[in-house]
This record gives sequence, C-alpha cells and structure tokens, in this order.
Amino acid sequence: MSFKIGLLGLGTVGTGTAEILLSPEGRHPLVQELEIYRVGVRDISKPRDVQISKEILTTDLEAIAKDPEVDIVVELLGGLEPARSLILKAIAHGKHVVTANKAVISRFAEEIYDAANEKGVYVMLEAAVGGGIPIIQPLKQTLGVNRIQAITGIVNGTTNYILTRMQNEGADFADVLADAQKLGYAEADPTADVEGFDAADKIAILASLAFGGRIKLEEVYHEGISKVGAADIAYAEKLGFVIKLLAVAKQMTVAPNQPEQLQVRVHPTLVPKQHPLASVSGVYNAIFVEGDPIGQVMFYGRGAGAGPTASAVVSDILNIASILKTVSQPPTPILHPLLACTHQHYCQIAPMDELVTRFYARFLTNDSPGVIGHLGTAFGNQGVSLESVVQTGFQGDLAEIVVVTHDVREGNFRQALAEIRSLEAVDSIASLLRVL
Ligand SMILES: NC(=O)C1=CN([C@@H]2O[C@H](COP(=O)(O)OP(=O)(O)OC[C@H]3O[C@@H](n4cnc5c(N)ncnc54)[C@H](OP(=O)(O)O)[C@@H]3O)[C@@H](O)[C@H]2O)C=CC1
Ligand SMILES: N[C@@H](CC=O)C(=O)O
Ligand code: NA
Repeated sequence: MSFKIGLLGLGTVGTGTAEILLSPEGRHPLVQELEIYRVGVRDISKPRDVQISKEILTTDLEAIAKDPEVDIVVELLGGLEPARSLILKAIAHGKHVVTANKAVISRFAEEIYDAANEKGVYVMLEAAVGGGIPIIQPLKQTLGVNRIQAITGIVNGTTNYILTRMQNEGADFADVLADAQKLGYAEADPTADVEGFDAADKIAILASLAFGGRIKLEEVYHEGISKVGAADIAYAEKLGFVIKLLAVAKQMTVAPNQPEQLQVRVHPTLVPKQHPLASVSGVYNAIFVEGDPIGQVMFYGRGAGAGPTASAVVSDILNIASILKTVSQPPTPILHPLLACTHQHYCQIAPMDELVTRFYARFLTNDSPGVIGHLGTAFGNQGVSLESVVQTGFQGDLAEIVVVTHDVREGNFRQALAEIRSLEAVDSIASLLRVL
C-alpha cells in the first residue's frame, strides 16, 4: 500500500520534506510507503536542490488539491493566499492536510477545522510552531490531562538568531538578518519575524491547544525586536539578564465566579541568566510549559531550517498514514479525538494594562541634581516600587538612567511614564522592556 502525497511548495521546507521522503532507509518503515505524487511550484524551470522528476512538477496547484489520486496534501507555500484556499479545496475533496503555515492557521483555524471535521479529514501542523520541536502533539496528547497554567516560549528562530549574534559579537542587526535569510530561517517577508507577527501566530496556536479554546489573533499583543539596541543588550548583561523575544500565554488569577482570562503576548523581555530560556541561543527555540500535575517541562530544539522543520512535516504525514492503514474505507468520518481539533468557544484575553510584571526602562535626562528623585516621586505616585536605579553614563550631554521595577500593574506603570515624560529634566524614554 502506498500513500500519495501532493506537495505544494518546494522551497526550504518543501525540499527538506522531499529529501526525507526520497531517502526512507533507516527511518520508520512506513516512510517507504509515502510517495511524492505531484509537486506544485511557482516556477518549473528553477533549479532544485533535490532530485524530483520534471514530470511530477506543476504550476497547477489547484489540480493537486483536487486530484482523486492524492491522499495527503502538504501545504508548504507560506503566505495567506493561495495557501488558505488550497487547504480548503483539498479538504473539500476529502484530502488530509499537513501544513507548516502558522499564518494561515492562526487566522483561519475556525474555517479550516470546521471544514475538516465535517469532511472527516485531519489537518496537522506540527511544523508550524517550533519547527522540528515536538510541541503540538505533546500539548494535544501527552500533556492533555494537565491543567496548563503558562506557556513561555522562544518561538521565532530568526529573531533569536539575531539577538544571540548581537549579544555575542556585537553584530549589526541588518547583517545578521541577511544571514538568517540566507540560512532559510526567515519568512519571505522578514517583517513577520522581526516585528513579532510570526511569534504572535505561533503563541495563538499554542494557547488555543493549551487552554482549549480559540484565540482571536487581533487580541494577541505583539512587539518585535527592531527597537532593541546594543545599549540595552549591554545593560541587561550587566544587570544579570539576556534579552529574548518571548511569547507568553498564561492563565490570569481572577476573582471567584469571574470568567477565566488569559494573557497572550509577544515582546522582547529581559530573562534572568539562570532561567532555562536564557541559554537558548541562535536558531534554537524552546517552549517552557507549566501545568498541573506535570510541573515544569521544556521542549528544546531547532525552530527553523529545512531539515528540522521537514522532520515535523513528515512525522505528521506518518501519523495520518498510520491511521489510514488501520481503517478500511478512508476517509473515516470519525476522527481520532487526540489528533483532530474540537474547539468551539473563544478564550477571553485580558487587556495588557492588567498584566503584572517587572519593567526595565532607560531614560535620557538632563544632568541636573535631583533628577533621580523626580523619577522616584513619579513612580511612587503610581505605586511603582523600584528594584534598582542606576545612572549608567552619558549619551552626549544627556545622562542615561536605567531603572528596574518590582512587579507592577502595567496600567499603573504607564501612568507613571506619562508623568515622567512631562518632567522638564527628562529628554526621552530610550527604551522600555518587560522583565521575566
Ligand atoms: N523556513 C523555515 O525554517 C520554516 C518555515 N515554515 C513555514 O513553512 C512554509 C514554507 O516556508 P519556506 O519553505 O521557508 O518557503 P519558501 O519561500 O522557501 O518556499 C515556498 C515554496 O512555495 C512555492 N510557492 C509559493 N507561492 C506559490 C504560488 N503562489 N504558486 C505556486 N508555488 C508557490 C515556491 O515555488 P518556487 O520554488 O517555484 O518559487 C516555493 O517552492 C511557510 O508557511 C513557513 O512559514 C515553518 C517553520 C520553519
Ligand atoms: N521564520 C520562522 C520560521 C519558522 O517558523 C522563524 O524564524 O522561526
Ligand atoms: Na513543532
């Protein structure tokens, strides 16, 4: 028996996927039964890094999604369209789908999973979060009995690669981004990586799986790394932190009888050097899950790149193939409850003002006596207590003051900042970061 794969896309991840499928030796025996039947690309004449016969290449992607011979459509195009429409078309034609496309899933999960459930087909997405790291299936299956309290992740390889090289080598942002693009880590439009959109897509997916409800992507707060400067990386280091782009989904503490609320957010964060996430470097991702009764568990591995991502893609194909082998008349309308998606309601997301966290802020001020006192008074007026205040040096004529707060409600902290901005001695707030 063989399972026919319709591959949409033969770029970084598509090529990695084809390489695995074409070299089954030493892998699970079922890989031998997976056949690359058709491959859809934009440009047939483009040289390819993998041996795919020209006869199976096509630019007619819709024909693959509709082909009665195809069992599993593997969408590795990226972008929203035509990826979304092709996924829906494949489902409508009774195909199972494997995708690495977090942008499509985080926006159109409802439409896609409703269609898939109706048709009795699977839509699998292990590659969409954390690349090769198993995190989707563990949340659905192995950790399924836990009450998840929080997920804190480094889920974007490009930005972690950039921040790591800026920290270790003092490298320039633009040069490192160009390297991440060459290595195949970055999205087609790297703004998605740099400005935190990609991480927001991923944490929305993880939050949905962990907390059992749908997430509206527009309610996920996100900030990228483009404003993180060398000065902040250096001060963070001196204070005992590293700066990471964290994606967080966390259950809020609410009063009894109040509806459950989640925080779902992405932002650069000062991570204490002793925290397990602080040592996650380069393209590596890690997802730190806290739940009851499991406690703390961390998933770590390569979050981007051809091979690792393809490992997740092919494992999804294998999962589907193994189910198809055990049913006589695929597709079966009864879906495996631990592989299908059954969410019906939307999670309630708390506004950022309600977040309680520590902050790091860097101020540029006149070098006049009493400035630190004025800052302290403005913070005190809003009940913000300070863990440390240091005058770190000068930028031209301006003094540079770095403050780290104790835990504070974000709304109060922002009110204090509004008061500080109006102080005559304060030139500007050069940066503002949250602290884990
Ligand atoms: N790169 C990575 O490390 C990771 C990527 N992902 C996700 O995997 C997916 C694929 O990413 P990646 O492999 O990097 O992307 P690439 O840009 O390297 O490859 C995209 C492929 O899709 C084809 N394609 C794109 N649009 C069309 C279209 N309109 N019609 C026909 N063919 C099209 C391209 O054809 P052609 O070759 O002819 O140009 C190319 O083969 C994305 O959703 C991405 O977010 C997930 C995890 C990690
Ligand atoms: N551009 C993404 C690719 C994987 O999802 C990243 O850098 O993590
Ligand atoms: Na994964």
